[in-house]
Order: sequence, then C-alpha cells, then structure tokens
Amino acid sequence: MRRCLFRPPDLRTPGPPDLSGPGDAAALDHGQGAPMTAETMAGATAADDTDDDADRRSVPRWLLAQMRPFRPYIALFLLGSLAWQSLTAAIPLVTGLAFDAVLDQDDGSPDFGTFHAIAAGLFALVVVRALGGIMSTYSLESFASGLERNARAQVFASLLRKSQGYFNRRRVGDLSARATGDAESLNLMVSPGFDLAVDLALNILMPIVFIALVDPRLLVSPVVFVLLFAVALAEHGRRLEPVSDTARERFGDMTAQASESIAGIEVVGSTGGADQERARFTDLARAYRDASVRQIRTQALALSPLLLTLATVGALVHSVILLRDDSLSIGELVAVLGLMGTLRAPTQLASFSLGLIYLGMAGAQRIKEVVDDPEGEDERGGRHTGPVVGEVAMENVTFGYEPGKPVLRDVSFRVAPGTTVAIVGATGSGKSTLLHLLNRTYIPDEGRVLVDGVPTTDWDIGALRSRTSVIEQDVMLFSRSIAENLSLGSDNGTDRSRMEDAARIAQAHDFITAAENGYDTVIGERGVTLSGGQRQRLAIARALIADPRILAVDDATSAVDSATEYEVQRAMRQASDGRTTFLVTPRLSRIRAADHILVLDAGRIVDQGSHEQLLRDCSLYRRIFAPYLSTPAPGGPDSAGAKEESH
Ligand SMILES: Nc1ncnc2c1ncn2[C@@H]1O[C@H](COP(=O)(O)OP(=O)(O)OP(=O)(O)O)[C@@H](O)[C@H]1O
Repeated sequence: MRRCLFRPPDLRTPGPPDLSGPGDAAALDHGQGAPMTAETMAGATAADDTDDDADRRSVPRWLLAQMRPFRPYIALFLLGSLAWQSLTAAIPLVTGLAFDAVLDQDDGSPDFGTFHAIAAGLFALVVVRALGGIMSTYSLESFASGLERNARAQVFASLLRKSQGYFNRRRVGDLSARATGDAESLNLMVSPGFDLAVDLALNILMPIVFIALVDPRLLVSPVVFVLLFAVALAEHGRRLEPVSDTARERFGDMTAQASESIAGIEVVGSTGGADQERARFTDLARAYRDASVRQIRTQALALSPLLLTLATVGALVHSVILLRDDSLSIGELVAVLGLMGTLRAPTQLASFSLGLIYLGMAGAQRIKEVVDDPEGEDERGGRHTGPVVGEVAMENVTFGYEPGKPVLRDVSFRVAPGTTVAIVGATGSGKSTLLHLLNRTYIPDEGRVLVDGVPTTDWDIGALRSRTSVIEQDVMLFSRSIAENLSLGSDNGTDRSRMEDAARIAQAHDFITAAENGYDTVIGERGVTLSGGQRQRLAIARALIADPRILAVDDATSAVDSATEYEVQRAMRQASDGRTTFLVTPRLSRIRAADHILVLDAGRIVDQGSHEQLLRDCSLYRRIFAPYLSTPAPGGPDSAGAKEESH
C-alpha cells in the first residue's frame, strides 16, 4: 500500500471540533442548513412510520447527504488514487518492456538505448505517482476529519435543541458516545475504510485493463476471480452488518455506565457501591470486547485471499501454456504475474475495509437517530416576543412525565406581576414540577401556562427564557471560571460591573473576591471546589444577571449550616424584590411573607391564598405548619418539611 493511514482507534485522541476554515464552515452549514435539514427531517418522519429495516436503508442516503459538501475533496482523492493505481499497474508493464529490450531482441544483442529511455520513463512515472499519492492522502484526510467533525457538531447542536423530556428518557453517556465514538467511526470509515475500498476497486480494474492490453485471452482467471470475489464480499458484508451494529451499541452501553458512575461518584462512594459499580462496568466492558472480537472474527473469515491465490495459479498456468505456444513473451509473462500480484494487498485488506465501513454505517445509524429524531425538538415554540412583564397564570394544567401518570392535575391560578408566590405541599406533590412548566422546560399535556396572557407555547423560547430564571435545587456549575458561569446564557453577562452587582445582591461577591483569582477563578476539575451554600449563591447571582421578570426558586437550604442558610435566605429575599417570584422553600418565614400561597396535594391545588387565609380555611395548610405555630392544629405535623427560620 502506498500510505499507512490507519491509526488504531484506541490510540487516537479526538480533538474538539474545529469549526474554522471557509470550506469546512460551508460544509458544516450544509450539514445543518435548511435544505438538508428539511430533507433529513422528512426522511426521519418517514422512517418513524416504517420499520427498522427501512430506517437502516435510509442511512446510506443520510451519509451521502453528509458527504455532499466534501465533493471537491472526494474528486481530488479519486483523481490522486486513479493516478497512483494506474501508474502502479503501468510499472510492471513498463518493467516488462525493459526486460524485452535487454533479453528478447531478434538479433540477440540488448537494446540499451531503448532500455535507458524506459528507465527514464519509469522514473517519471514514480514521481507522478508520488504526487498523486500525496494529493489523494491530503484530500482523504480532510474529507474524513471534516465528516467526523460535522457529525459531532450536528449531534451536539441537535442535543441542545432537545427538550428536557428527551433527556429524561435517555442515558447521557450513550448520547455522548454518539458525539464521540460514533462520530469517530465515520472518520475511520473514510480513512482508511473508503481508501482501501477505492484501492481495491482500482487495483482490480487496472490489472484487468493492462492484462487485456497484454493478451485478452489472459483475462479468464482475473475475471472469474472478480466475479467470485464480488459474491464472497457481498456474503461477508451480510454477516458483518449485525455484528458491527452490536459493537457500536455495546460501546454506547459501556460509555453510559461509565459516565453515570462518575457523575454519581459521591453516592457510589458514600453508599459503598464501588465494587458493585466496578462489576457492572466490567460486565459491560466485557460485552463490548466480545462484540468487537466477534466483529473482527467475522472480518477475518473472508475468503478473498484464498480466491486470489487460486486465480494467480490459474493465470500462471495459462501464461506458461501461451509462452510454450510462442503467443506470449517472457516480459509479458513477468508483467501479467506482476499485475496479478498488485491484487494481493487490497484483497487481503478488503474485509478489513468492509469492517470499517460497516462500523461507520452502524455509527451513522446511531448519529442519525439523534440528529434526525424530531422527538424532543422544542418545536412547539411560537414567535411571540416582547418584554416580559410578569403576569403568570395556569389554566387547568395537567402534566405527567410519563403518559397516563399525571403529576399535576387541573392546576389553575393567576398572579399579578411582582407577586411572590410560595408553593407548599408534601414531598412529591409536584412543587418542582410546577416551577418547570413556567419557562417551558416541559409543556403541559392539557391546559395552558400563560405569561402576560400569552401561552408559553406561543412565546419565542429565547424571549421567554431570557427573562425567566429558574434556580434549581441542584446547582449545576461548569468547570469554567466563575465569571463564565455567571454569564451563562446572558447577554448582560460580559459586563463585569453588572456581574459584581448581581453577586453582591446574591451575597456571593465577598467569597468570590476572596478566591485567588476572583471572578476568574476556575471551578471544579481544575480549580476550586465550592460549598453548597456558595454554589446556591452563585446560582442566584447567575439568575439575577439576566434581570428576570419571573424568578422560580427551588430552595433546598436545609443542606447547609445555619450561618450559610441565613446568607442564602438574605440573597433570596433581595433577588425576589420587584419580580414575580415562585418559591419552593422549607422556610416558614419566607412562606408566611409570600403574597400568595398555593397548597398542593398529590398534584392538585387544594387551596390558595394568603398565610392568614389558609391558616383559617385550609386544614392541610394548618397541619403542615402546626409544629411551628403557637397553637397546634389538629392532625399533627406534615411531611412538607417546613421549618421555622433560625435567624
Ligand atoms: N424527571 C422526572 N421524570 C419522571 N418523574 C419525575 C421527574 N421529576 C419528578 N418526577 C416525579 O414527579 C412527582 C413530583 O415530583 P416533584 O419533584 O415535582 O415533587 P416535589 O413536590 O417538588 O417534591 P420534593 O418536595 O421532594 O422536592 C414525583 O412522583 C417524582 O417522582
């Protein structure tokens, strides 16, 4: 082979997608642009209506669409390969002429003049062949890495568009395996997979053309070989397809398990579940290894090398017969055997090439499942934009994470802008779920959520979310600088003074500036770790930078010490000032101070009103707060976890 392009997959370190470069940017645009998306989306919708086989058949079409932007690279690659292969096939022929010039002259004396001319020609052939090789290698590598990068970028972009419900139903590790390992399998499919396949095709075509030039009668052996080879290869591919699919799926399972264990490492450690996790991972790693070994074993069982040996013996016998009849010269015999020899390397590598192509197809299938899957696309978003004032209402809202299992039932309320609304209820009654409907993290199954009188499904998602902030129970911070974490998703985030103002309100400025690099301190992996209270205050600051009109706070301060809790509560109070605030909190003082309180019981609003009203009229509310009130109410304490403030 002219190049050694294959790098074992496990030795390669895929870098981050490089989106630079004009040609590549165009390619990426094409990969995600309207015409192709429409086409592929249409394909996906059709595929949903048909069976798995139909979906599998559409994978080559999807792949072709992905390859279309790389047509110039493909053309250069084919041209370079053609130059390489035709000149490689010509060399034995020219060498044969050199033999004839020296050995096979009628007068018995060698013709050195012709010999030197042929030698010079050979040198020129070798130089041109080398240039062809360089051109094809460069084009192929650009094509392969561009395809991988585009696929990766498409998976990532597509995941960012999916709704929360989509992720609830899938394993994060499996999804990231699609953006990494499966995208890489596309690269390997092209280089060296396609490269070897093109070599194979040209290496079969060229010798046949040149053998026909020597003597058409000698075509018998190679043509019979080609026909049998094609049949053997088709059968081989049929066996490779399912094992390749399984290998990619096992890779996804293994990655999903690894990422879940690492994400939950705290729980794994604290529950002593490390051995269990290790055993589970070992099982999945073994399943992946077994699937890969099965794939390679299937690859190795190709018949083509045996067929080639038989064909070469056939060509030799045939040539010797023709030589005896004086129909063939020694030089022609040398040329024919040389041409048959050029078939060896690609024939041996045919099953390897096919294996990579099938692995790439399996990877493409898994990538396509994400990219073309309309499920979870947040497409019910409308076009309504405009400033959010902050009036919020729910009208007969019913919602469940799974069909037929409603978590919220027939929820209705309406609050004016600037109202602070506390939501109380037993654990699991749907308090956090209600918050998630406000910024359309989820969409109700029935009924409507209205912001300023407009259903959230009619709002432009960006316009709605830019002025609606949710502070989650579990604060997610990225391993980036504090400043980058604070400015996440906010147009105002780059303004340092605004950021500092928000951090002051959130009671976070002091501990941020006390860190070695202040706002540029990197959190997590490579930087400092933060306490639960500090993380919460950063989340509050992050929410405030966006200057939201609607603030939803899922407050779980019970996990922090009382001094920190005091800081967090102070921050929460200031944050809600002048904003429509929805508050899920265990702090009685915060609930009592709310303008409006919703009492949830098993997903239904059983009562709503002010603290005094509810104490008077709502028995559930009284039961919840009985332990903290001077006059105990009948029924005893409830599990809502409300507690009196310590400061
Ligand atoms: N992502 C999810 N997928 C499926 N079910 C969920 C999901 N999140 C919550 N649930 C279920 O919905 C129900 C309500 O959960 P939710 O978190 O809204 O209750 P909550 O009142 O906020 O509880 P807590 O006070 O314990 O935080 C629970 O039965 C819960 O198991």
